[in-house]
Amino acid sequence: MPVQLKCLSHTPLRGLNDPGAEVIAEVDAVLAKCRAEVEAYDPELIVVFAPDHYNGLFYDLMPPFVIATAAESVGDYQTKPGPLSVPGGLALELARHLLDSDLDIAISHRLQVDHGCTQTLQEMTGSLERYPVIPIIINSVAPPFGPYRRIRKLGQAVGSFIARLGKRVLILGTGGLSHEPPVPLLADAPQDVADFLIAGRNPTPEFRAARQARTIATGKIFGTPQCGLTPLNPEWDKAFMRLLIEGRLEQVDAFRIDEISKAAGRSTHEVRTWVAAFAALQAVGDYSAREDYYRPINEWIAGYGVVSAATV
Ligand SMILES: O=C(O)/C=C/c1cccc(O)c1O
Ligand SMILES: [Fe+2]
Repeated sequence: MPVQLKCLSHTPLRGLNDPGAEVIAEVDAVLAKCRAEVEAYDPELIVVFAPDHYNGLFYDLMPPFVIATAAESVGDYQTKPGPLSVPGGLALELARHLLDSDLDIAISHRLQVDHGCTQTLQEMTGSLERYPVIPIIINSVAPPFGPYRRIRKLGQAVGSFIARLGKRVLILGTGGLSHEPPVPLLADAPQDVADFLIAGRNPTPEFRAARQARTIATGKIFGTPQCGLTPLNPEWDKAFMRLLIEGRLEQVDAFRIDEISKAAGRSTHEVRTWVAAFAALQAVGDYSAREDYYRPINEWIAGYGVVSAATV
């Protein structure tokens, strides 16, 4: 039973601060093709590796990774609110398998997920509930982060679980590539920002609107001298995609967190979801992979890439 994979950037600025019409058309075409492939594959299960951006997970208890047995979209930016179809029993079995594999995964029986999970799920399936989906959130935005080798191990263990299911499983990785949106850091944050980062669940609509307006305003100047954030790094993105496509996954063990933040932006660590997704696929079997798309898109604050793969 072949297992399929799609890894792609997400950006909540899609539809809110768009690049030119030709770029929109290119991306729409790539996403439509991927969506049609998912439809044809008709997955019996989706496992989505995703980050969170201080919508479901906060510093009052920040796990390196967490598996959800039930999940609800907060509906941030333009994503749909509401429940995901999480098969709770199977998610718990996977959690047990991960613990048995020496991975100290956290478990949530009521996880709030944000655009980092839901945008890609919507783009690839058209909804939040079309297919059974197990979300695995990997901390990629709230430092400190564990080493990339741990993410590879997490992916491998998820893959060994998927392999024995004998089902049509679609593995998704969502986030990255190079980018640094205006997400605050806890270190040196003023008290009100620290309070939000520590326990800012269920913000008021006004608070959420102000946050989103800040991101849109940054999108309008991103990549110009007016913007102090780390610019996109297409060379880094291309090398990373090549590494995954060529199956050289063990090389991520040498990735240095601080070097990546400096070279490609602090939120580039969302590629941890791609690492886990590819490690899971590789644990199922040999794979072949292709680059569907890449373009650095300042308006979206995203090194925007799409990669597909399947076991052979
Ligand atoms: O969390 C936010 O408010 C913004 C997140 C963001 C912005 C741009 C690109 C991304 O991948 C993001 O997650
Ligand atoms: Fe993100």
